[in-house]
Amino acid sequence: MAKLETLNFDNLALRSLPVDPNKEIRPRQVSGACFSKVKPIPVKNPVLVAYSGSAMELLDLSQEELDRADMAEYFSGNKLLPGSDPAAHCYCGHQFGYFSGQLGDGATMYLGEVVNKKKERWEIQFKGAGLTPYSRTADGRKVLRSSIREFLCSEAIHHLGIPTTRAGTCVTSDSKVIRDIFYDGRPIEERCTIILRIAPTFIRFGSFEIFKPVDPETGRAGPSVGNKDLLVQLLDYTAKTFYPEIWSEYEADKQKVYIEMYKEIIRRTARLVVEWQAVGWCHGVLNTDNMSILGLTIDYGPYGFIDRYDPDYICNGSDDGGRYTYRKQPEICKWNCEKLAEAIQDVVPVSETKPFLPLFDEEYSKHYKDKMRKKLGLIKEVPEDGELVESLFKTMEDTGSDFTNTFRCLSNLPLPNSPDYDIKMKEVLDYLVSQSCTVDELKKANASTMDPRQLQMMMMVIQTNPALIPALGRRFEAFEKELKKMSRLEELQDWKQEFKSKEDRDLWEKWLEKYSQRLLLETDSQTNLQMANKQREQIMNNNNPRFILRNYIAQNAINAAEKGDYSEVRRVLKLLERPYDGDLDITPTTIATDKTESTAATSRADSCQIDQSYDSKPPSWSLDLRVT
Ligand SMILES: Nc1ncnc2c1ncn2[C@@H]1O[C@H](COP(=O)(O)OP(=O)(O)OP(=O)(O)O)[C@@H](O)[C@H]1O
Repeated sequence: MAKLETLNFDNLALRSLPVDPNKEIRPRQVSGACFSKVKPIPVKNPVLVAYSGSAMELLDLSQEELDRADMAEYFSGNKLLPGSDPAAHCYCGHQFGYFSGQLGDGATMYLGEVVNKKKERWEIQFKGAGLTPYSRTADGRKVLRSSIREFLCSEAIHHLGIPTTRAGTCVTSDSKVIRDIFYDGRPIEERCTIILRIAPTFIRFGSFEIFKPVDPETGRAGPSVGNKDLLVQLLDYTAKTFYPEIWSEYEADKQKVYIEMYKEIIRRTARLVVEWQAVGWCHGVLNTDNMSILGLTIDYGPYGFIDRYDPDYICNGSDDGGRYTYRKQPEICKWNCEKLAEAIQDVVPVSETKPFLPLFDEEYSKHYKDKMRKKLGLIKEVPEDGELVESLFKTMEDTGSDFTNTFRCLSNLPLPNSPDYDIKMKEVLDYLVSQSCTVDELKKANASTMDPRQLQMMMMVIQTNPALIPALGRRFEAFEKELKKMSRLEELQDWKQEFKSKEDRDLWEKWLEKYSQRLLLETDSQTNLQMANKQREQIMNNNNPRFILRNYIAQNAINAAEKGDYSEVRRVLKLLERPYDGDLDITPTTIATDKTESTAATSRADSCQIDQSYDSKPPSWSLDLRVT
């Protein structure tokens, strides 16, 4: 096992790719280089909020090492890990559909690559350690709440079995920054916090966009446009290091290497989105600078797990146009793959890469069907399964059901003809109806979020001068959404809860009947029902998490941490490490109660058992989360 002083660093990326000769930290364009050397800026009184043992194990660090008193010194950047060589990476990006030019690691920095005893290479990175040449007008710092959100969710996504960058440590400090003001105008001071991220590499689609020619819409170009040699260098490094099988098979024909690598990136990206869709997770900022070249989930900002199922769910408060809704994630990721092809066109013409874009849909569809069958416990393949899945989502949407609990509860249903089938069917139906959204909750969810003056102004524009609509762009889309919500709210005014519950029951009954018919196809006269039920339950429970990082759970942990109590962060992390364990209790006593935030936060703070209060419906459908 390694010690903090003897981590086995081997900084291949810095040796292989050009480093900016200019040592200045001031914001500037960096041309002809992939990295700029930087230094973490020390913070006052660093303290460890939490670490992820399983992530730190990747670096060969033992428990004993992780309990050292000076951990926070090393993982705040106050003390430099021997062998590390901090540098910020230069990249560009399409943000919300438009090319932004140079972005780069403005708040993150590469520390180096640790090769562990299994010979795995792990890049480690700080997020929030201070200024770099890419910080533009910002300060390179991150605060406690956004760091806890990233720390917890990186690990949550990993333990769900979804490819992701990892989070090793979260260290906060007495150094302060201001991100917001109180209503009376006083500044809100927040603690500078640093997380350690771990991944094979943090190279993104945006890393290749430094070669992008002038964008006709924004007039911006990548800082290394036209530098074909550097593009080849970056492509070769990426292929050789991260796609070694492709590299060794086609090395003699470089064009072939690049095309095969591009195809594999498309396939990995498509599979990644399926995994997100399958657990109801929204990324929130699917810009090209947040798309990993390895198909990993990267950058946990305003992400969200869906509670009440809504395909148009937007988790990012600044996404007025709804570009990154749950429903749109696949098409946006495909669009991002297209942008990657455009970025490398100086070396691989678009005419040679674009024909492979349909691979995205093929891979997506194949993997999605496979995943959904597992989630529903369907072992045989039947063409109508697609329709069964669609009708489930429609029922979830119409009843306003909780994404996670709906899927998890279905494993309680045994195969038809099992002795307890009728009893279980009734339990599942009752559960599904009781966890569907209430009329009051729907009203709350459809309440206006738009400033009334802006709403009035939009109304006027549309009535008096419709020709202006195209110029309003994203603002008009937001306005249209608001109108939809307003008309839904009107519909809901006279809706009685008894009526909704009855309608929900009808809808669920209909779907469950369809599901039962389909389950019949899983059995024949030879089937050992007991064994088949066991297998079905196992497959379903391994694919439908019981415990996910709902916004309010993260928020509880943040609230406690902001008061100096880190125990809830640590407890939630433990729960997230085993998201598929335990039984979802669907008996009426546990489902009727809608637990409040405080009961959820204070109960059994040191236990690693899944807290029943976290099984129930979340107390709030939408929390207003500020993320910086
Ligand atoms: N506090 C900050 N100081 C300086 N630059 C920042 C800060 N926050 C974000 N940026 C920069 O703004 C751009 C977009 O931010 P985004 O939130 O996508 O990245 P990030 O979360 O900081 O990093 P990553 O994508 O690596 O997780 C990036 O270039 C990022 O480095």
